[in-house]
Amino acid sequence: MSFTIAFIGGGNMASSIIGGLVASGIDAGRVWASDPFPESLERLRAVAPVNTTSDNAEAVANADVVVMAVKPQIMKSVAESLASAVQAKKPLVISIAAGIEAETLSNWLGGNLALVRCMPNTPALVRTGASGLYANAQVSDEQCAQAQTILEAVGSVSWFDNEAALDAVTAVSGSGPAYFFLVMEAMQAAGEQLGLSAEDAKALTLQTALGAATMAINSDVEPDELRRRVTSPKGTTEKAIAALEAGGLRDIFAKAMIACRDRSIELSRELGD
Ligand SMILES: NC(=O)C1=CN([C@@H]2O[C@H](COP(=O)(O)OP(=O)(O)OC[C@H]3O[C@@H](n4cnc5c(N)ncnc54)[C@H](O)[C@@H]3O)[C@@H](O)[C@H]2O)C=CC1
Ligand SMILES: O=C(O)[C@@H]1CCC=N1
Repeated sequence: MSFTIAFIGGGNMASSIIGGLVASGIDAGRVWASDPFPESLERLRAVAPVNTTSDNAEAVANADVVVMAVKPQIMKSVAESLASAVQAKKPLVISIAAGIEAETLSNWLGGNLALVRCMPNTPALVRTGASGLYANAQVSDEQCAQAQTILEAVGSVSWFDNEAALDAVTAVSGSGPAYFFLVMEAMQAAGEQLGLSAEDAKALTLQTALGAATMAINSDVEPDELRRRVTSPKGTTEKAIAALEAGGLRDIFAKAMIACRDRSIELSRELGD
């Protein structure tokens, strides 16, 4: 990576991306992170020896690419206070905030900026993230390549021409890790109810999740066919799947993900000008 990148906000998502970037071989000296809380910066330095500061403008002054990684609810005040530093430097801005539209953020930062709106996810930390990206009209080919380099170092990258698609990306992959973690929690608890130790139930659940995802990613056939191959007629899996279908699993997922997508849209309305 021949450019310098600054993260404004050094919380969970920033530290996942930073951890993945440094694990991919990117020089930590080219990464800056800014956060007002010393404990956040300490946690980040434990992940990777990046440059840290509590002064957002200092981080911007050092950067070719600025990643806005604060909570959506404080994005406006953070962006407005950074507008003069950003306008002086004109970096590529990448926003990872849920529900903040590219034009809204660009205006808060003083306007006329190259801005990529990105929805990453926390598995970036272990370089198996999934990011959806949208570029505004000011983003050059070289800047697209910079955004691609950063997010590709920590997982897969999908570009969208239509910014509204990022609300759906949020429902699928941005929030998605939480759904799988919940399934893991539920399977571990049920395994314990069946008499396994917590340790065995956890180890078997997590290895099964890893195995199933690895098979689905590497397979030429669709997940429904992989599921059928586990499900012997009149066997054990059939009973489990029937219980999950009778409980409305598909409908529950559809409802959950619609609620997630709608919250992303609602955030844009609530927080936009
Ligand atoms: N956590 C996740 O799985 C994902 C989060 N996101 C987005 O990433 C953004 C950050 O989310 P998280 O990392 O989960 O939140 P977080 O709360 O862990 O991190 C936010 C960080 O911003 C810092 N901060 C607060 N005021 C600040 C200021 N004035 N200047 C600079 N930093 C400041 C906080 O100290 C904190 O460390 C959000 O906009 C969220 O929508 C996007 C995809 C996934
Ligand atoms: O829950 C949230 O709002 C953030 C955005 C996607 C994942 N976490």
